[in-house]
Amino acid sequence: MNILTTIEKRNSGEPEFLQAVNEVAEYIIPFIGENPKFEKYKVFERMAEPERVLIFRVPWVDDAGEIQINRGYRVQMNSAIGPYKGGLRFHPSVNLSVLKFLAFEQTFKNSLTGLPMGGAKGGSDFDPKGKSDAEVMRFCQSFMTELYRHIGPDLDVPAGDIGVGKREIGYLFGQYKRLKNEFTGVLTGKGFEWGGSRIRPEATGYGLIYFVQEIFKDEGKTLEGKVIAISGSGNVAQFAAEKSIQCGAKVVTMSDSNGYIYDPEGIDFEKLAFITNLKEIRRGRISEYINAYPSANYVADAKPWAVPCDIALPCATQNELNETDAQQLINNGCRFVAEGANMPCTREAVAIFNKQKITYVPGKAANAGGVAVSGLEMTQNSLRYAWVKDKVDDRLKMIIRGIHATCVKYGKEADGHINYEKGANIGGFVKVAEAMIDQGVV
Ligand SMILES: NC(=O)C1=CN([C@@H]2O[C@H](COP(=O)(O)OP(=O)(O)OC[C@H]3O[C@@H](n4cnc5c(N)ncnc54)[C@H](OP(=O)(O)O)[C@@H]3O)[C@@H](O)[C@H]2O)C=CC1
Ligand SMILES: O=C(O)CCC(=O)C(=O)O
Repeated sequence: MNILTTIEKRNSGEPEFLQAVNEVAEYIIPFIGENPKFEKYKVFERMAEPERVLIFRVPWVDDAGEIQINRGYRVQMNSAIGPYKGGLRFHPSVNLSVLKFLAFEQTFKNSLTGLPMGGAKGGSDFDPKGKSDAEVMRFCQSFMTELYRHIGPDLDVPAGDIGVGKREIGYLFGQYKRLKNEFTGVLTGKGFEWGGSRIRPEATGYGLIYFVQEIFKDEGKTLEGKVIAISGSGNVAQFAAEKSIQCGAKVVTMSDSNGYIYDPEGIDFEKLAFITNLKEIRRGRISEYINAYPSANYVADAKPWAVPCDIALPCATQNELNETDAQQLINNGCRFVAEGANMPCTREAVAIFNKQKITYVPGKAANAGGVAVSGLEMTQNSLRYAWVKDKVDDRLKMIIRGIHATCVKYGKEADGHINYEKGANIGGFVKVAEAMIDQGVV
């Protein structure tokens, strides 16, 4: 039986996980063919099987005094190159398939950063939307009351993802500290006053734009005047927009799960501050943007990919850009797609980009800036020290340059086109695979 058939059989009913494995396999299986030692040690098969999966009950009491029950997860995928590392997602769509895909991708992404971090992901089907702060706190405390046994600064260091921001990290950290009676760097994305790293909130969005700049630099281009379509309006989208505006680009769209806004005049710093306040403080909907800025349009129940742009940055969620969207973007002049979200483009969409030689950068390379600065937060916590903003930002830029170079090394094709997907997958694989061989059959 071939490698993929075995993996597909073992994980049937997990479409997102199989999608992520298939994407990697497309490049890794031929690579293994040329490097038989990886086949002998069954490295890829082992990488596609989590080292450990934790599933637990999360009971909590809502403001009306009603008992609620959610399901909590932590997928500890691979610890070959360092402690497990990866975010927590709180969203009703969370299930084992989604978290296994995210943990699998995280292993490659963390390897690409060059920092000693294994791969993991976790979360719950809990929906923070519409909940009071007190409800979110009680949920987080209950979630950590089980999770704390399975994590630690040298074992597994979670962080944020969809639905988990500074507020949730604070409640989770507070409960961990109370249960363990120790103050350690067990989570990243912490507040600056209590062990968080400067630039971590910005890092994923900034890193995404630094990656685009690296590619543009090689092509003798800049972001000045480029029209950018962004999806999402959460952490990644907001800071991708901020850095784009700083670089002189024109950001024309942002979205949430109900629809998108199109502002042909461009979202400037003042408008972006409105969005940040709307999403982080008022926890409102993106549709409210047009009340403040009536010259913009709001399109309900749609994604922003029909809008003419030079660059598309999907920054919301998985599979949010399909083959129809891909073709529409190209027809409207878009020649560059970089993923701020994890696996936002379907396999069919990516096939269209590859066939038409559109520059496409997968999330595991393009959005690695977030976890990279999480790695720097771990370093600072170990040193019991806090670096200034510029120092962290410089290191982030350096790490992104390194990831770009790795992608070019493994992804350059005979005609000079760089296949960033190939480069990221092989580049991320090699380091983990070598470590697994060194460490024996475990
Ligand atoms: N935070 C980080 O450091 C990193 C995040 N990522 C990835 O980036 C993406 C965004 O994460 P982040 O910004 O942190 O999360 P946030 O929770 O801050 O924001 C998520 C955004 O995506 C939208 N969204 C979520 N689910 C859907 C959906 N099913 N359909 C349409 N829109 C949706 C949300 O809209 P609404 O409010 O309506 O739900 C919101 O605008 C995710 O794929 C995440 O895995 C990758 C690397 C690091
Ligand atoms: O900062 C981290 O540890 C994880 C970030 C994350 O979840 C991701 O890269 O998808």
